[in-house]
Formats: sequence, C-alpha cells, structure tokens
Amino acid sequence: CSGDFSHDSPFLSLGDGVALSYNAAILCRDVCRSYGKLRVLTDLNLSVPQGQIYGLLGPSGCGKTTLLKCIVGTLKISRGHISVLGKPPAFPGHEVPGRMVGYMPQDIALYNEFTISETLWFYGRVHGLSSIETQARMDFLINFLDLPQKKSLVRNLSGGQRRRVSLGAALLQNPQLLILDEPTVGVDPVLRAKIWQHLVDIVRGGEVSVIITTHYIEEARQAHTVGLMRNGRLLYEGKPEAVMKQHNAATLESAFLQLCEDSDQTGPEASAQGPAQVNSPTPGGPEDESRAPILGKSPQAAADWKVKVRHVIPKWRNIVALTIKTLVRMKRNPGSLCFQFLLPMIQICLMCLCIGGEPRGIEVAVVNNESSSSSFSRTLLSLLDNASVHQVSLSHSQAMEGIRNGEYWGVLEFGQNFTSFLTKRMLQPRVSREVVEGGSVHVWLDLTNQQIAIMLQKKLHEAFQAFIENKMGSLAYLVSVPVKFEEPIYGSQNTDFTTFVTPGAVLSITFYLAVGLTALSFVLERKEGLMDRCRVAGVSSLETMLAHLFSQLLVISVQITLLLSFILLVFKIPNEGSLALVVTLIVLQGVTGISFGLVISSAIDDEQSANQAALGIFYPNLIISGVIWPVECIPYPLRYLSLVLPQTYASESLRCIMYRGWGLSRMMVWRGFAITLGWNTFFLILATVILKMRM
Ligand SMILES: Nc1ncnc2c1ncn2[C@@H]1O[C@H](COP(=O)(O)OP(=O)(O)OP(=O)(O)O)[C@@H](O)[C@H]1O
Repeated sequence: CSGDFSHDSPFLSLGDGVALSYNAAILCRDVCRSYGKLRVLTDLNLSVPQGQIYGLLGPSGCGKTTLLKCIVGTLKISRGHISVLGKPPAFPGHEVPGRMVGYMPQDIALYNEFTISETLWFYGRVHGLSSIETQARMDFLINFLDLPQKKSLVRNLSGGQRRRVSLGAALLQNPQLLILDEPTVGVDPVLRAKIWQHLVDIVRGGEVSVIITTHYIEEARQAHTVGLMRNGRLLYEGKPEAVMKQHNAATLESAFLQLCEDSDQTGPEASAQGPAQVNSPTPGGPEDESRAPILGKSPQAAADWKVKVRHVIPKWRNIVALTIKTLVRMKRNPGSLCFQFLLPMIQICLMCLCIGGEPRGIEVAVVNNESSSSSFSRTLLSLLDNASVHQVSLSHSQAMEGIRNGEYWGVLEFGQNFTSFLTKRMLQPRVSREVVEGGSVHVWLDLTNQQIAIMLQKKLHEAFQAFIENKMGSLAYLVSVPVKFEEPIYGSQNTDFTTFVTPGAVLSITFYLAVGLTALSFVLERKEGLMDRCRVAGVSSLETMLAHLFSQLLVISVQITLLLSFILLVFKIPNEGSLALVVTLIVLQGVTGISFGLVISSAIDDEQSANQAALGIFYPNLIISGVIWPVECIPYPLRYLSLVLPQTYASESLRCIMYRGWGLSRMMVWRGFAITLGWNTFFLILATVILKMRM
C-alpha cells in the first residue's frame, strides 16, 4: 500500500497539517483486494483503537481472513491504505510483519514434527527472544493454555490442543498487536472464557491491541469494539452494546441479523457507496475520515536508506532458526531421511549394473556343415565367448526359421569345405572368389536390437583374432586390417558405455533429487500456512530460501559422499583428476537443483502441479543434455538449446576432470562451472522475484 501515513507516529494526519489526535493501532481506508476476478474487499474502512479488543465478525466467506492477511502484510491490497502501528505493513524497518505482531492464522499452521516446546523455541528464536525469556514465556503459556506435556509432538495433539499451541505461539513474544483468526474454535467454554479474560488483561495497560475474528458472536460482547463485515465491506463498527441498543435486540447475534436484513433491503450497491454505520467511540473510524485524502509523505516518511538496507539483508538468527527447524523435521522422519540418502546411491548402482554392460546368454543358432572334430569351424566356435553367446546347433532351415521366429539373435553358418578353403586362403596369395566364399563364416543377424548385434559382431571378431593367433602363432600379424589403433591418449581400450554415461548420470541424479525435494517441501509448507506464519513472524523470502539451501546442502553432502564412494570404489569408475573439483561440481549441480525447485515452488501452489513440472522437465532435459547420447549427435538448432542447459557443459566438464585429469585452466572444465553458477544465480533471483510478485 502507498505510504500516505505518517510513518514515525501512530497518529493519522488528514493532509495539510491536519492531524487527528487519537491513537489507532490499525487503520484501513478504502481497502480493496481481489483474487483474480473475485472482489473480496471493497472500499473497506476499519479502525482498531490502540489498547482495545476489536471483534471482527461476519459470515463465512465475507473476507475476514483476507483482511487480516492484508493487515499483517502477507497479502498486498489492490487499492486503498492500511496503517498498522503507525506504518504500512512491510514498511522498511517496521516490525509488522515481525516481533510487534502476534498472528494466529485460521489454519493450525504448526510443524507437526515439532514438540510443543520446539514450536515455541522456534518462534522465540525468530523473534530474537533470549533463552531465559522464551523459557519463562513457555512455562506461563503451557500453564495458562492448559497444554499437555511440552515434549508432546504436535502431530499427536487433538485439534483443540493444536489450536491452543497455535495461540501460544502468537502470544509468545508479548506483541503490541495480536491478530487472532478464530482462536476459540474447538476450545471448551471454560478455556474460552479464560482466553477472553487474558485478552482483556493484556489490553488493560493500553499498550496492546487485539483484533479477533470469531464464529461465536455472543463472545464478542467482551470486545470493546465490534465490526460486522458482509460481502467485503464493513456494515457496522462500534460498541457492542450500542448496536444492540440501536436495534433493540437482546443479543449481539440478533442485532447483527437485523443489520444484515437492513443491508439486504438497501441493496449491495447502496452499501457499496456509503460508509459503514459508525457508532462512534472509535475516533478516526470511517465516519471521521469520510473520504478525506490521507496525508502526503512526512519528511521522515522516506525511510532512511540504512534502514532499507538492513530490512533487505537476511537475518542470521532467522536463517539459523529455519535451518534447525528443517533438521528437526528431518530427524523426526528417519525413514524419509534414509530414503533421501539411499535413493541416489541405489540409482547410480542400478545404472552401473544395468547400463553399458555386455549382454549375457545370447541365443545364436550354429549351422556347421563340417563334421571333423579337428575342423577350423570347431576351433573357431570353441573360441567364441561362451558366457555371452549361447550356441545352439541346428540345420540351415531350422536356424533360419528360428531367427525369423525371434528365437535367435543370429545364425552362424560354416560351409562343408570351410577348413580346406580357409587353409588355401591363408597359404596362397591368389585364390578364387569361390574359395573366399567357402572359407568365410556366413552370419545372419537380427538387427532390431543394435546393442546385441554390435556385441555379436565384436565377439565374432575377437574369436577370429584368437583363432588366427591359435593357428598362425608368431605370423598372426600378417592377417590384420591395415588400420592400426595405437594406445589411446585418454581412456582405455576397454572403455565402455557406463564410463561415458556415469558423470552425466551423477549430475542428473543430484540435480533431480534436489528439485523434487525442494519443490515439494516448499509447496507443502505454503499449503499448510506455515510459510505465511513465518512471514508474519518477520522471516523474509530470502531467509527462507537461504535456510532451505543450507539444510539441503547437508543432505546433498551425504548423498554425494555415498554416490562417489560407490562409483569410485565399488564400480571402479576412473578418476584421473582432482577429487575436490569433482565434488565441487556435483555440489553446485545440487544447488542448481535446489534453486530450480525453489522456482517451481514459488510459482506453483499444489503438489500435483509441482510434481508435474518437475517430472515434465526430467526427460527432455536428460535427453537434450547429452547425458545418455553424445551432444554431437543432436541436430541443429536443438544443439544450441542443449548447450545452454545446466547439465550439458557440466557433464562434459566432469568427464574432462575424471577421465582426462584436466583442471580449471582448461576451458572445457571451467565453462561447466561457469554455466552451473550462472543457472544457480538465475534460478535464485527468479524464485525471489516470483515470491515477491505473488505476495
Ligand atoms: N487464495 C485464494 N484464492 C482465491 N480465492 C480466495 C482465496 N482465499 C480466499 N478466497 C475467497 O475469498 C473469499 C473470502 O475468503 P476469506 O477466507 O477471507 O473469508 P472469511 O470471512 O475469513 O471466511 P471464514 O469465516 O469461513 O474463514 C471467499 O469467497 C474465498 O473463496
């Protein structure tokens, strides 16, 4: 809201030096708020006098909660002005949201994994209370609110008990302003009376003000002022006795019924134009203010830049409180924590075991038309890797029928004169085509599975090489293809697909687990009202993000340690480079995952959509990043897209470190780090901006 209030004083000024000499804790002028096209608050005027209890009443859905959220600063108003304890909510340096306000939302909004004392300690830390202060307040509140053992877990409490813990959290820091959204629902009449008595006691000194909504209209008679809301407007504001007298009613409820009927008769349009009826003990109520413009900015209105900077800089105590909160929640869910630790390890183990290995027990039909036990064909077949290839001897017609029926992956056929023709071919420099044909193994393959076909070809070449060495001994070098592959510069002759895919897979697994965990945990906290409650307690979105980042980093560290131990020690994936660089790059990819998860959770409100968003990017990103298949095979212009994705250059960088032993001086290494850091920064800024915009 705009800063038309005098920020240094709780007094309302009506422009040109005219100031009203009353003290209002909350002032709302012409407040409007919509959710999309649904208009919830319409030109609402309300005034909560300092040191009083204000009962905000109205039918379900009339906008009470929305108004309270606007007052505490978790929702922005579309139009109008709000002043809370002298300044607009969320004004730089103002402690609303913050320590000055105690807010009990309508939802329970408590961490289920916390005990009662952990809940109060958490808010004590956020409000900057000393341990002695927190302990003293906790003892008082547990006694006063008749709470069970302070070591009881919130999730094991009854609905009414949770509501009382929630009230305790709002009362903890002795705030100047208490905003209670239905605190007495589910509370027995004795305790309800006690709570009201406590509210009356705390406002007695004139320092504390209370605004309370309740469905039990009669209990609001104990309030100094009541306001009746209907359809987003205030129909009445004044003393409870006055409205009863005015309508000649015996109860507050029947007085309000009559007010509603009157309003229905005059119609919504009429009440939309006119101000609320004000029975005027409330100086500065809508009648006082009429439609006068609220003051222009006072000299002090422009907040000092130092205050603004301090307002933006994250508070360490909040980050610590939130990090401890996340760690306690993790500790209380050991099953989920173990799952988080073990899942990446299981994934990488499955990948190393199941991807890139050699096929086993491949059925191959063998048609051998030679009968002699000393024939070359027998020797050659005996040199074929039996673990990979399972030979089944058949006739030509049976073998061809079998391969057509999908029973065999290949057919190997040796002619009747295979041995004599091959001998001729080896001994004579010039032989006929017929001799070459008859001295060759004829192979028919089922090429529908390329990996198996390639493996069969490789096994046949290996068997033939062994056969040549067997038959020719030291002269075997004479029979070789005139292309000679020397020792590789990097990698080894035995490098397999697993070696190629592992670095990219490690980065992807770290990235996606971080995305999933972050996106969901934030969405759930928001859904349960926990984030709003923290925000009212003075926690900023940046602090929430940083705390989440720190606690997730702890989880990632364990995950990465387990991942690396397995790939390096168990699966013996080579690492020629610096382990520190390997770890740093993987951690940074984890941070990219966390920050991308933050973007999803700040933009999306429900788990299903968050899951869909996280899963939706999984396959496209995995495929286009060149993790499974080389980027060089991706057609243009898709390759340009591939190059800017978070894992493309990072995977290449990790491969260069691990297999080539390169360091940061090489461009192919540092650009992987640079791209990852760039994405981290971009995602964090984007998430912060989205969170701010969606407030
Ligand atoms: N986040 C939201 N998005 C869209 N509409 C919303 C949202 N929150 C509230 N509303 C709508 O705004 C209207 C006012 O809701 P609000 O919760 O402020 O009412 P209320 O007076 O507090 O009701 P109750 O007494 O039942 O809590 C309702 O019609 C509700 O459906």
